[in-house]
Amino acid sequence: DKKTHTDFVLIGAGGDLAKKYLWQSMFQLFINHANDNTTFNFYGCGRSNYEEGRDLIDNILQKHISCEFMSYSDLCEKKKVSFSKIVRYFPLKTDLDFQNFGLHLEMGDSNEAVEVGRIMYMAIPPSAYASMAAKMWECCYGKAPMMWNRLVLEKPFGSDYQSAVKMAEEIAKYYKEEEIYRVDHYLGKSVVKQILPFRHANRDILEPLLTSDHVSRVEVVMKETIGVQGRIDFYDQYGIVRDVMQNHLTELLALVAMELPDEITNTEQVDKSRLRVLSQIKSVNKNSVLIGQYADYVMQAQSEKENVTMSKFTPTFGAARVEVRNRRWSGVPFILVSGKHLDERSSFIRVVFKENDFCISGCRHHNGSHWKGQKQIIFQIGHGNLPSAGIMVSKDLLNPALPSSLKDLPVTADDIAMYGQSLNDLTFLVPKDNQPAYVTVVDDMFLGRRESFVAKERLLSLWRLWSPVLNDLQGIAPRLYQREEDRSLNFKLTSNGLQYMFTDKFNAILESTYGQQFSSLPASYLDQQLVIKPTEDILIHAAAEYILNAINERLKVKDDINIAFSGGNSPTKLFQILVDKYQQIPWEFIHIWQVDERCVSRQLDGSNFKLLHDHLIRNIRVPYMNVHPMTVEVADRVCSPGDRGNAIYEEEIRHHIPDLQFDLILLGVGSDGHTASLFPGKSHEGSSLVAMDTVKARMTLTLPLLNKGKQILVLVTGSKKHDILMTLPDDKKTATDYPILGVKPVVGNVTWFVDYDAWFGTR
Ligand SMILES: O=C1O[C@H](COP(=O)(O)O)[C@@H](O)[C@H](O)[C@H]1O
Repeated sequence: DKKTHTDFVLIGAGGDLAKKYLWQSMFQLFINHANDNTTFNFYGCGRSNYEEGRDLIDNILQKHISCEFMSYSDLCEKKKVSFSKIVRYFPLKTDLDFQNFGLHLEMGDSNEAVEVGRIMYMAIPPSAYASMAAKMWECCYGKAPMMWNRLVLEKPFGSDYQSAVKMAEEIAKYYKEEEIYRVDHYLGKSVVKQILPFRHANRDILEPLLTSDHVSRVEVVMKETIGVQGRIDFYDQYGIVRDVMQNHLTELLALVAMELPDEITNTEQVDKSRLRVLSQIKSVNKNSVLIGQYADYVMQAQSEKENVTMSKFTPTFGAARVEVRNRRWSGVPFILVSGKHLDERSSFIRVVFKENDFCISGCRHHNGSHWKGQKQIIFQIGHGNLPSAGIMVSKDLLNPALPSSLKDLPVTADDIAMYGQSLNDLTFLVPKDNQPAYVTVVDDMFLGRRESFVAKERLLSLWRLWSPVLNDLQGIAPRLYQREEDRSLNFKLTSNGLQYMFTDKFNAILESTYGQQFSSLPASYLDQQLVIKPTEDILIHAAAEYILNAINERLKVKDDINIAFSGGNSPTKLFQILVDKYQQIPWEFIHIWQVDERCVSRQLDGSNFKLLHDHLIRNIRVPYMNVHPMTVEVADRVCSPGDRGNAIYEEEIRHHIPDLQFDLILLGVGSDGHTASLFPGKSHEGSSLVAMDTVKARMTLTLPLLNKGKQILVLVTGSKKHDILMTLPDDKKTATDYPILGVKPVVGNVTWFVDYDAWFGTR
């Protein structure tokens, strides 16, 4: 019956984390706990002034708090109204702001509640933690008897052992360790919460099995499909090892590897056991770590920051082999893997058991099929293809007992294979309480469940483990990978570490052909944009994607679009992909033009239009009137000067495109530096838009017209183009020497699409 009141202060109230997770979690805290005896005030704080802050809060209440996931949505809507009444914004910029806020909280303290608590949640950059902790302590620390204070911090807590110690010391000047709640939201994931209860419920059978006699390896994996676009600056400072391996993955490892304390609800016992196992982990070294970086990373970095010199060293993928040196685990590899921009989103811990048993008779599987012998326990933490996060146990291994917090989810699915086993052969247990991690984290901080947070000693122990290898990895270029070619990251365990496998075609080509050079790719060429992809196939897919985006963007501002295509081998492949994979392109709004043409009849091989027609036009729904073949053939004659075919094409262009701006132009470059049908050795200045080259027997758009283009794409593939790519960046050469150098649009831009063969040349 005790009356309690809590002030929940969210500093950084308009940040990403707050919008995505924290406000919703605070709302759920209110729903779960608020009543006549338990009251709350919620404060959003930030550097915006009062009016802006108030708008921000209104916006958050409208857009970022949802009843969608709650079964009792009517009630939820009412609660939302009550919640909005106790949410307020306070600016925290000047000293006066802090004083005012402190006074406001103090006035509230005199209410009749017996216990008053303050949660100060710092959803701000870690560099501001120490100074903000000092200010919050000065203005807003609740000093009255019976009051409690909690300072909540989000990782990263430092970037290595030294900086973590420093940060801890600075904050300790103001807040006692038991008042500091360091969030690792993975500890709030519903399945992670069930690891100890599951082990405890099956203690008698399972604990003897969790040893090096029976376990072949333990995998701790967190794969994501998203990249880090938008937060490259943060990632350049931290990288995947600091971002998730040092914290989330190692915490998960500890929960599986620690000795199970007698009482799993005894925080002290649990902490002690966790710390002990961490101290038994052999510190990670360079041989046992692999790093990778997704291939577009540096290009993304270039669009977000000025200096990208260090970006090429930032790992977005990491794999580590970790050893726990104690009697239970000696010799069992723990494999930690995490990466961005991978093929799937999934996180799990998988304990794979050894195949030590030999069956002589009665070797039948429970459902009559032959005994398969696969034995594993999988803690599927999130995002897999499963109906729910949960714990899966091979039926051949054990018939698990259920703690009260888990329930059995009967699934029958012959055709769904998980980790090499049919779902039918796995018992699937799901948490009864499956709420989002941050909801649990916020609930736990309110209830003072410190075991869900990272205590200082454990934090330092985690850094002690990872700091040495972070030093060793400095300056090592990570292996580049593509999402499309994720096999390039496959690795194997060696006697003392990990090694990438090179059996995969993609990597075999890269390694044998280019050695390690492919680790560092520039993002611009001739001061124009550059996209480099490992194979012609991948490159052309990227170009197709680029074209689709360009079309969609242009259609937002105009009704029809003009594209000029070159002929040749690579464009032909591009046409094929546009037809097969990009059926959504609205061809009815697109006019198709030619960049150049040979003086041959349209029906004959060698005609660019024939290529364009056979590979693109006849396979898409483009209106006949939208197709503009180059007029090399007039009155059954080909390129007869008297027919003025080039002037006719120019008129047609002027008529359809009064501003003369093609929306998209696809060019190539010859090994002599020609582009379109503009060849070296001639000046290409002049005023005509379409020219006839009688010597070469070609018709072509000219530089003045090409340079009015909005987006120009230069496609370069194959090792024969390597030399010219290396030659072009020469200040002394001009468009007369190499006509491609004359492609410099007045207002548009050029993007080079180059494959590895062209970029590196084949050795
Ligand atoms: O802490 C982090 O975790 C997220 C992934 O969290 P999840 O709950 O969506 O699995 C990750 O994207 C981020 O880089 C990292 O800082």
